[in-house]
Formats: sequence, C-alpha cells, structure tokens
Amino acid sequence: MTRRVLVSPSLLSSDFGRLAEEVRAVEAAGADWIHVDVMDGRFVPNITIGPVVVEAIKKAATRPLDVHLMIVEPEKYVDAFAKAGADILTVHVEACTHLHRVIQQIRHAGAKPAVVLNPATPLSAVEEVLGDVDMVLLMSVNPGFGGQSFIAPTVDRVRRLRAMMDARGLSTDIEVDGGINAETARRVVDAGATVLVAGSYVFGSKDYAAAIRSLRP
Ligand SMILES: O=C(CO)[C@H](O)[C@H](O)COP(=O)(O)O
Ligand SMILES: [Co+2]
Repeated sequence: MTRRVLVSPSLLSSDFGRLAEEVRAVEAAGADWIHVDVMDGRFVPNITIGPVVVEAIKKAATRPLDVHLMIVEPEKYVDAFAKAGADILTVHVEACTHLHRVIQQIRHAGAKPAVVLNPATPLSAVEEVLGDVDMVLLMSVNPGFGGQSFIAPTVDRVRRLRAMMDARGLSTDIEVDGGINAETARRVVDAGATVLVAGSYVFGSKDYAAAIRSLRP
C-alpha cells in the first residue's frame, strides 16, 4: 500500500537567532509540518524553549506545529502549549502517570494528541490508547539532542507498530524522530512510517529543498 509521507523538519538544529526566517525557509523548501522540541532539563538532560517561543514560531509559520514535549508532568503545560499554537501535541508515555487523561486533556485543549516512546520502551505501552491518538511517534535516538545516530532496531519497531494498527483497522500516523536522512528515511517508510522528523539532516544542508525532497519516497 502507498501511504502519503510528511516531512517535519526539527527546528532544534536551526539557527535560533533567526528562528522566524528558518521557519519560512523550510516551509518554502516544502516542509509539511514544523517540529518543535520542548525540553525541560528533567525528562531529558537539555533545556530548550517554552510556550512563549512556540507562540513566536506560530506567528511565522503557516504549516502545522508538531510539538514534541520532552518534559515531566506534561499535564501542567499542555493547555499553555495548545494556547501558544501547537497543532499536534506529543507526550512521552514515560512521563505520564495517567496517559489516557492527558490525551483527553490535549484534545479538549484543541490540539491533536500524539504519544511517543523512547527506544527502549515496549510498544505495548501504547496498545490501550491506539484508538485515542492521531499519531504515535517512535524515537530512533535517545531524546535530548540533535545530530545523533539512528538506532537500527527502530525499523522493526515501526513494522510491528504498523501491524498492531492494521490488526485494529487503524491508519494512524507513525512518526519517526532521530537520525533521519535519505537512507534511514527509506527504511522506516518501507516499514510503515508516515511522518519523518529531520533536524540536522535538513538544517545542516546547504539546500533545504533538496534535503526535504530526498526524504520523500
Ligand atoms: O526530539 C529530538 C531530540 O530529542 C529531535 O527532534 C531530533 O533529535 C531531531 O534531530 P536529528 O534529526 O538531528 O536527529
Ligand atoms: Co523531536
């Protein structure tokens, strides 16, 4: 089956001093979504941005904001990020005590809920909420930093997650984040991924449009 594949460049590797320009440049280069990495220095060993900066990105963007929350107690901040303009809000299952409640909270706040798994978290952790989310994100690096190498067993995880969805008659998006380039993109898309996050591969290239094009099947 041929599925449409979206590219969501991660601003983590962009020039933060020219954030609005970078957003406009990747959109002109063909980005489908804009991936925004929120880190709190607790869930991951790095700190990035909060709702105020998401609001600024929203003013520059015309494409949906795909906001990846790498924070503990996401329920405390979901409403603020939705209000700031997040279209898709993704929470780590490892950070949620009441995952189902957080998913409901995201939808109630007006954003599309998605859940994300670290590379060592079993797929069964999302099994009970597959029908409640718009997307499942599989991390293909340990979260916290851009520019890391793709963790190869992710390909089989994508294949098994797609089979779990097929068995339930679901065509939910599967996003993959970390170490995505033209070669790893092909492997995860063949396995059933439909959204590709790419940070260093896109922003580290001289030609954003060529980089984004090379990720598409
Ligand atoms: O969530 C992330 C890190 O935790 C980033 O989205 C991811 O690392 C993208 O960067 P790259 O494509 O350079 O690996
Ligand atoms: Co991310």
